[in-house]
Amino acid sequence: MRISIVGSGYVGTTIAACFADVGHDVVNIDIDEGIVASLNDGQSPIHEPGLDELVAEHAGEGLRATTDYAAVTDTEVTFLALPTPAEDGGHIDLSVTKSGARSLGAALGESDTDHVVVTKSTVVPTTTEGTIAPIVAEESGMSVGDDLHVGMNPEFLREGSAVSDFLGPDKVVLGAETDRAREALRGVFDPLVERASDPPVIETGIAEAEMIKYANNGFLAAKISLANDIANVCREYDVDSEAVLSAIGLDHRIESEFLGAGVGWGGSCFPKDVAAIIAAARGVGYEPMMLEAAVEVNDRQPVRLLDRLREYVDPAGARVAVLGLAFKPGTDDIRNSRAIPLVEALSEAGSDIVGYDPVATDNFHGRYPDIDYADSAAAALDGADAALVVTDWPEFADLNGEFDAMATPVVVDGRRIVTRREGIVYESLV
Ligand SMILES: NC(=O)C1=CN([C@@H]2O[C@H](COP(=O)(O)OP(=O)(O)OC[C@H]3O[C@@H](n4cnc5c(N)ncnc54)[C@H](O)[C@@H]3O)[C@@H](O)[C@H]2O)C=CC1
Ligand SMILES: O=C(O)[C@H]1O[C@H](OP(=O)(O)OP(=O)(O)OC[C@H]2O[C@@H](n3ccc(=O)[nH]c3=O)[C@H](O)[C@@H]2O)[C@H](O)[C@@H](O)[C@@H]1O
Repeated sequence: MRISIVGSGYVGTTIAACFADVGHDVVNIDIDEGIVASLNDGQSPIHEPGLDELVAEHAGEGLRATTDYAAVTDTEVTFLALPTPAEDGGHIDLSVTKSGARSLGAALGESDTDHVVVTKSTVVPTTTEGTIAPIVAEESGMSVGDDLHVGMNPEFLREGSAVSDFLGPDKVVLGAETDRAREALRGVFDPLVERASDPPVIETGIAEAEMIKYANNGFLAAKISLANDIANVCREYDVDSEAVLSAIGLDHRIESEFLGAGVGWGGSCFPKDVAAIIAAARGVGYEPMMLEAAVEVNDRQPVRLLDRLREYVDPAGARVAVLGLAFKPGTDDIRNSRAIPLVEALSEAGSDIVGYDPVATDNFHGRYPDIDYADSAAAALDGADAALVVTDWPEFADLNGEFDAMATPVVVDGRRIVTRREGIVYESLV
């Protein structure tokens, strides 16, 4: 099928390259000329395992990019993969989505064939039908349900494994209200579903599809927070939380993934999506207490980590090594990294901070230019009065003799990744 994808960031680029790989003819539309040039040169504008190879293979053939929305008129279906950040107060900020919908509508107005517009972005229930569809219809002069059809297809890929998550999904959710939109979505996903050995395909309504995405992220974030709550109780009783959580994870009703207790969840999606659905729920008169508690527990974990530190070292004037700046291992993304509240609190307390991350240092430096950075964990630990472990990079599990160069070998581990050993004062958050 001929497909256009508006927005070529993490999601847009990944799905464009993967759709091309399953045999579709894909065009990516982005306002960023650098991104467009990079894609047309066969280079992925973002770093994801396997993506460079797919873009290199399909660029110029099944995959091309442009800044010109007119390209949508050569396609049957358009996916909107535009950012939906949180405003102050948590509400979803739809300004970019609305602007993309206006440009899309204006371009479709020049076409005399019908078109299917699918929301790929994470949006609160009713956004697709209540906000996006009316804008596209008004700008194009088309009529919803007649020559303009809309759908919603939430995305569940994770950064760091975007390609394999997209090509091997646990489920595919197709939200539509008309046969035309449902058939178009089936046509897009059939080859992928076949290649992925038939994962469940959920055909549902548009608002249900929108809500499934928030329910998915909200549940996972709350699951981690519940694991953290339980681990905090364990710690007060001097009970090994890892033994407890791995045991409960064996119950198939609980499942072991996303029970990793520690300094909490960050990233570009859990924080903004949980905030957005809380704000949306309040807007319709419901107080979502479990989701609010999930945020509260998450916000408290970095504070608890600093409390542990203070048991051994006064942060004022102390040299503190912060090991791990990315929001999770395997990425250079620092958005809502747990290192952010920690570095801010340490700065306020007057610490002399040295940060280290295998790949995210440049990004962190862009935001916090005034702290020191080291190019290895060993260099960060050299002369430090304490170390905080914030991201579970596998290389931190191998640290050993490097602790001997610390001024005082106090290690406060927010991810339970460092091995306890003689000669260091080891404190685990959970
Ligand atoms: N990043 C992730 O892992 C996941 C993200 N999502 C959701 O997908 C959506 C997109 O997220 P990302 O891909 O991470 O965003 P992103 O910020 O990486 O990419 C957005 C792209 O849109 C482009 N853009 C901005 N305004 C535009 C316009 N008017 N016309 C055309 N292009 C425009 C930007 O230049 C950028 O390349 C969000 O709703 C997000 O919540 C869903 C699942 C996973
Ligand atoms: O909507 C999105 O954008 C995506 O958000 C998450 O993906 P991502 O943010 O890339 O990363 P995750 O691997 O889910 O990790 C999120 C945060 O939770 C933390 N985490 C994860 C697992 C765990 O057991 N414990 C824990 O603290 C990680 O360190 C990280 O800070 C979801 O896992 C994806 O399904 C979803 O599509």
